[in-house]
Amino acid sequence: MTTPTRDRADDRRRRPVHDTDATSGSGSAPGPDAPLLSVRDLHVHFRRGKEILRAVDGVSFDLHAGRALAVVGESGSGKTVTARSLLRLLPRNARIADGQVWFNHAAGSRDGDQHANRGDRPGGRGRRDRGAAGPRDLLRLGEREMRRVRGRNIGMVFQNAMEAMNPTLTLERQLTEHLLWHGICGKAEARDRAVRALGDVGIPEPERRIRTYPFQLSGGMRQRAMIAMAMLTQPALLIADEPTTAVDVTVQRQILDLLVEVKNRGTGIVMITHDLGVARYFCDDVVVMYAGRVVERASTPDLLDTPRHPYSVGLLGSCVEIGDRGRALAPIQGAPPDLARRPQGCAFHPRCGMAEAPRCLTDQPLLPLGGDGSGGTGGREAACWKVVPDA
Ligand SMILES: Nc1ncnc2c1ncn2[C@@H]1O[C@H](COP(=O)(O)OP(=O)(O)OP(=O)(O)O)[C@@H](O)[C@H]1O
Repeated sequence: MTTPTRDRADDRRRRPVHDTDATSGSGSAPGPDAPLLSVRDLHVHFRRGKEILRAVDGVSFDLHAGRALAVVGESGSGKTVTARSLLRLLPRNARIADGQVWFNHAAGSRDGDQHANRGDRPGGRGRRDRGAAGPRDLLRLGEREMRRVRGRNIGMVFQNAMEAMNPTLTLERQLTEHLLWHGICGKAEARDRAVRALGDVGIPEPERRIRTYPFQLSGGMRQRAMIAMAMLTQPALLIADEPTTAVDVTVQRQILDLLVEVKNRGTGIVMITHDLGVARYFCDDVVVMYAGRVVERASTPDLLDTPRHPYSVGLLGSCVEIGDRGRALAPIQGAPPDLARRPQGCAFHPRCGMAEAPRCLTDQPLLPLGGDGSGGTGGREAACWKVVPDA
């Protein structure tokens, strides 16, 4: 168990917010053996009138190739804003104020330069894919380069396929254009690849279905089509934001099984979920977010069976998992803080039965900057002065 420490992030947090777009991060680049994804001290702000809403406030985690990381937490804890920051797909009123997002494409790449540009796409004709060159900080790429990474090296799957797909275009148009834009293959091959991709995700009669529009498919089928589109370029990293929330349990299981296959082929997956059952079934590691911060990182069994942060304990106590029949639910009392007026000390202290004055009320416990809770820093970590002891 790592004890909470004050570290360099603490000093950073006291610095004024920058007006530039995330250009202040000063951490050195990780080496070539770095994890597939290393998020370091990420800060994302929204402006609300004269106030700054700190939606993501110093988030750090690692993800290795072929592993899945669950990001869990109550509504409004910053899960989606964190995920979208990795792709720099944020609302206009959001600002990435600080941090680094190191993406080590080579750590998870199976496409690498095998999909090197064929000269038939509008984005970056004829150049080699520089994604395999080693860790790059996605927050510092030019927009043009970022567009190449997005959708090609990093796939996205959202809760609602309609959000990701164009309702006015057939699957054929969308899938083939995706391949062509990213220079994966030429026109002649694109249709075959697209049909194969639909078949791979279990869409029956893919030759026929490829001519349909997204609204002509069932919800489950649309989710599969979205996964097929996300996986067309064999991305090294997949970001999945509640991919099974809008479908029934049978389809949920099928989609999770599909994602297990994706993971087993070496893709790293960041999975945003409310559903601890999904995390248990699918994810290797978990980070728990509260009020824009990671409060606990651990392997999935450690986190779900013996949570250490009082907030994680409360979160688990208020959720139902399969096999929980008869267990009384114990919702966490109170509500998360207004992110523009975070309480001093531990943000969870007003709701925490273990909080003790003066420390929990005055000092913010922080996690070390790096780590995936399961290996990166050698163990599980909880940002709490009063971690729950072993049972
Ligand atoms: N467009 C926006 N404008 C202002 N504030 C926003 C906007 N989008 C998100 N926020 C703020 O950012 C915080 C984090 O939101 P986020 O969507 O990441 O939460 P979440 O943990 O994903 O919640 P949920 O599980 O409900 O999706 C929220 O508390 C919200 O107040």
